[in-house]
Formats: sequence, C-alpha cells, structure tokens
Amino acid sequence: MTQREVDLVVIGTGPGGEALATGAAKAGLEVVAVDKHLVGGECPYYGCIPTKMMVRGADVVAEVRRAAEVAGEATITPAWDVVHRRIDEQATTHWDDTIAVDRLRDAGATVHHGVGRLAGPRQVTVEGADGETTTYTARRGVVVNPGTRPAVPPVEGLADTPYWTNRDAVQLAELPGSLVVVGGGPIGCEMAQVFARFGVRVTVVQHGPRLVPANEPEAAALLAEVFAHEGIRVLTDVELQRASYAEGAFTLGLDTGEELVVDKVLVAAGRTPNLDDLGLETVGLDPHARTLETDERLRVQGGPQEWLWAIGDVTGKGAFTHVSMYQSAVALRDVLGEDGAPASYHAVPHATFTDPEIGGVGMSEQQARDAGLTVRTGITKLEQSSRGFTHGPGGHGLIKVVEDADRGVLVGATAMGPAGGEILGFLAVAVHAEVPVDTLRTMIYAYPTFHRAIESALADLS
Ligand SMILES: Cc1cc2nc3c(=O)[nH]c(=O)nc-3n(C[C@H](O)[C@H](O)[C@H](O)COP(=O)(O)OP(=O)(O)OC[C@H]3O[C@@H](n4cnc5c(N)ncnc54)[C@H](O)[C@@H]3O)c2cc1C
Ligand SMILES: NC(=O)c1ccc[n+]([C@@H]2O[C@H](COP(=O)([O-])OP(=O)(O)OC[C@H]3O[C@@H](n4cnc5c(N)ncnc54)[C@H](O)[C@@H]3O)[C@@H](O)[C@H]2O)c1
Repeated sequence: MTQREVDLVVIGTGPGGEALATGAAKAGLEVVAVDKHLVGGECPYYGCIPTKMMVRGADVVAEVRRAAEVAGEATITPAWDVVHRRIDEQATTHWDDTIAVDRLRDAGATVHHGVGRLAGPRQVTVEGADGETTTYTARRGVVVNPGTRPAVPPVEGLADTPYWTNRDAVQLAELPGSLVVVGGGPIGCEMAQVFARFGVRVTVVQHGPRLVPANEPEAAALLAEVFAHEGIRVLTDVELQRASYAEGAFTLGLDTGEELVVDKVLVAAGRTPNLDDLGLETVGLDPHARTLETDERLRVQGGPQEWLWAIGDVTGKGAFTHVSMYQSAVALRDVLGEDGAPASYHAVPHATFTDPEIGGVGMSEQQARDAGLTVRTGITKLEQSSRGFTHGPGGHGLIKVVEDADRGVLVGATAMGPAGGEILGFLAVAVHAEVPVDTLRTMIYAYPTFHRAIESALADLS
C-alpha cells in the first residue's frame, strides 16, 4: 500500500469533476483525479454526446421524409453504420479517454484510474485494477462527483436477461427488428424516436400516466401524438411484471395481461446514484442516501463541511451536464478560497432532444402551485404562429409560461418545437433574471420567428 499527501482529491471525473480538477491544478494545487472508468464520465461516452449524434441522424431521416410536402421528392435509406461510425470515431474515439487524460495531465493534475473511496477524515483510498491500493491524505479536501448508473426496476426475471442500458444502446453496430423501451423519461423517449426512425418497431412501456413526466402535461401529450404518428407504440400506466429471454427473444408480461415478444429490451427507467460504494459511512454520512445534500458552495451537509464537496447528479439539483459544470465552477471558487455568486437553482434549464425538442426552465405549473404561489399560465401552439404555419410538417410545438402573479415574473416556461432548446434561451433569461412580465410585453419580437410565439403565450396569461 502506497501513501501520498496532496492538496485535493476528486473522486469521479464526470464533466464537473474533470473541469474542477483541471481548474484546481491550473491554479497550482496538487490534484489527484480518480476515475474507475473513463475521464469525462457518462456524458461524452454514453450520454449526451453519442445520443445527440443519434438524434442528429434521426432528425435528418425525418426531414428528408418531409421534403415531398415542402420542396419535392427526396429519398433516404437510413443506414445505422453511419451513426455508429460517427459515435465510435468522432465522439468517443473508440471509448478511449486518452485525450481527456492527457488534457488533465497537461493542466498539472495526476490521473489515477481506480475505485476511489473515502476512508475517514481527508483520507481517500484508490484501488487500481491491479489490486494495488494507494491512500491519499487531502490537505485542502475532497470533491466527490461519482454520477449515477442505470436503475434496474424490480421486475421478476429481468436481471437474468441480457437487457440493454444506455451504454449498450450507444455502442450498437446493428439495429434489432423490434425493441421495447422500459421508461418514458428523456433517455427512453430520445432513444425510442431515434430507433423508430431507423426502422425499428418500438414500444415504450411507461409505468406512469404520461411520457416525460418532468415536463408540462401539454408537452407530454403533444409528444405522445407525434410518437403515435410516427408508429411508436406508447403504453402508459402499465406495469411490467415479468421478463424472460430464450432463443434470441425477450418475453415481457404486463399487468394488462398482454405479452410482448421482442428482439431487444432497453431499460431507461431512471438512475441509481453511485453513493453506495464511496465510503460515506467513514465520514458519518449515509451510503444509502439518494442524494448528498449540499449548501450554496457545494459543501456536503451533515458531514465534514470544511473539507468535503459534492457536485453533479448526486446532488439532486438536476441530472444534467450543465448543472454538473455550473456546480463545478462554484465549488472550485470555494476550494480556492475565492468569492463568487452562490449556487442558485431557480432557473435550471433542460432540453429533451426528441423532435420536437422540449425545452423547460424553472418550475412547472404544478410545482409553482405546490409551492403556494399565485399562479397564472399562458400557452400557445406554434402551429398558430406565422412561423409554425410556414414551417409546415415538423412544426408542432408550444410555448407555455408560468407566472408568479404576485411578483409579476415568470418562474417557469416550456418551449417545445423545432429548436425548442434554443428558443428556451430567451425564457431562461427571463426566469433567471426575473425580468418583469410587463417588460417582456414591451419587447419587439422579430417576425416571423418561432420565438415570437412567446409574445402570444404572455398575452394568454390568465
Ligand atoms: C443516455 C443519456 C443521455 C443524456 N443526455 C443528456 C443531455 O442531452 N444533456 C444533459 O445535460 N445531460 C444529459 N445526460 C445526463 C448527463 O450525462 C449527466 O448529468 C452528466 O454526465 C453529469 O453527471 P455527473 O457529473 O454527476 O457524473 P458522471 O458523468 O455520471 O460521471 C461520474 C464519473 O465518476 C466515476 N466514478 C463513480 N464512482 C467512482 C468511484 N467510487 N471511484 C472512481 N470513479 C468513480 C464514473 O466512472 C464516472 O466517470 C444524459 C445521460 C444519459 C445516461
Ligand atoms: N436531454 C437531456 O438533458 C437528457 C437526456 C437523457 C437523460 N438525461 C438525464 O438523465 C436522467 C435519467 O434519465 P431517465 O430517462 O433514465 O430517467 P427518468 O427518471 O427521468 O425517467 C425514467 C422514466 O421511467 C419510468 N419508469 C421507472 N420505472 C419503470 C418501470 N418499472 N416500468 C416502466 N417505466 C418505469 C418513470 O416513470 C420515468 O418516467 C434524467 O433525469 C435526465 O436528467 C437528460
């Protein structure tokens, strides 16, 4: 066993951990960045980046199929190997993190591949693949950024089948004929639409009453309509009860009595935080917790606040890369003893990259009501705007705004449509900066843009 003393240990290099380790090393701290798999985490290798390449391919397929209605005949023969090659070569360099490791080392950090665990105050052990263990004493402290792994729903027989998770889905070289997606959240919906557009017969099994439940119900309803139109079967309010696999086929038993027989099953039913094997108990924290509670400087609450920070999905503030990066910057300032704005989560934006995209920021209408606010909402369909009308096929969408009527500011908004995640930018500024609705109403909205529909949604506030 080797012992070393350093300034900072970062356990887990998701997007935030990688950025924080880089910044701390550049600032002159002696930093060890520990990861048991790939430096950069889920986003670049198995999450955002490969899935957005899949979405890009699927969107091109859909656009070509719309051509006849607006420009003339065009045909496309979807070819998954093109998507696979882009992911393999351009996005992930064959799922190899050498570039990221070199970048961190160039910044001055030490990269240690292995499982990192807290082992008492300021102590971290790292167990390498070769079984060699190193114990680090962290003078300044420890930042944990361990992320999540796919949750496996407690369905009889499922664990014994070769089901896929997002990690398998982004590495596919060939597509199956049929697929059941278990879970209708962002991962399930993005993947379902991609695979369907490439010719896979897709069924989504969602145990709740609607798709994308973190978004407004109107957005979920519109997405369900689009999915139905594209031939994706969506089963809501359905429980998967049994799963088995034999002779190359899965059989799934539903509580409705129906049995689905398919080539493949993709489980996208939420995530489990990687907190259970982090040694949290050695510093008085609960290893079974779903999140680590943090303060506005990302210091872990209920534990050794002076030397332990947590960032990323495990903080429960929004499982998004931009949240991990945002927290990384706030925590880095605190690690370095610098002043700066505290973390604030009243305007967390998110975009689900289905077509139409669903952008959301801040509170949903229900969340605002549950928070006891005096709520007014306004909604408009994109098809009723000049831009939606001229866009034609693929132009479905909506804008919904949620106002705290007592303060006269937006506390939440949804922008769904072509480039919904981009239109969201305007609404994110309004919610973040608490721009008075009266001011938003005095603006001039360029004609005929999609974002001009925001003016109609504001006019509808009641
Ligand atoms: C399919 C999919 C699509 C997504 N698409 C988007 C998107 O479009 N936009 C978006 O904003 N977000 C998206 N996300 C979410 C996004 O990937 C995460 O929010 C983001 O990666 C931030 O996670 P994180 O920083 O908490 O850590 P992660 O990225 O999960 O990384 C954690 C790292 O810690 C390591 N680790 C864990 N435990 C230990 C340990 N004990 N010792 C050493 N290392 C350890 C892991 O190996 C991993 O490298 C997507 C996620 C998935 C799965
Ligand atoms: N574009 C993006 O920003 C993006 C894309 C993908 C993922 N993500 C992030 O990753 C996180 C994880 O995504 P996710 O879609 O796996 O999780 P999720 O928790 O958001 O959605 C999972 C869905 O599965 C359903 N479900 C759970 N158990 C089920 C069961 N037994 N049978 C049927 N349905 C079941 C839930 O009702 C839920 O709707 C998201 O919360 C999001 O923050 C973001």
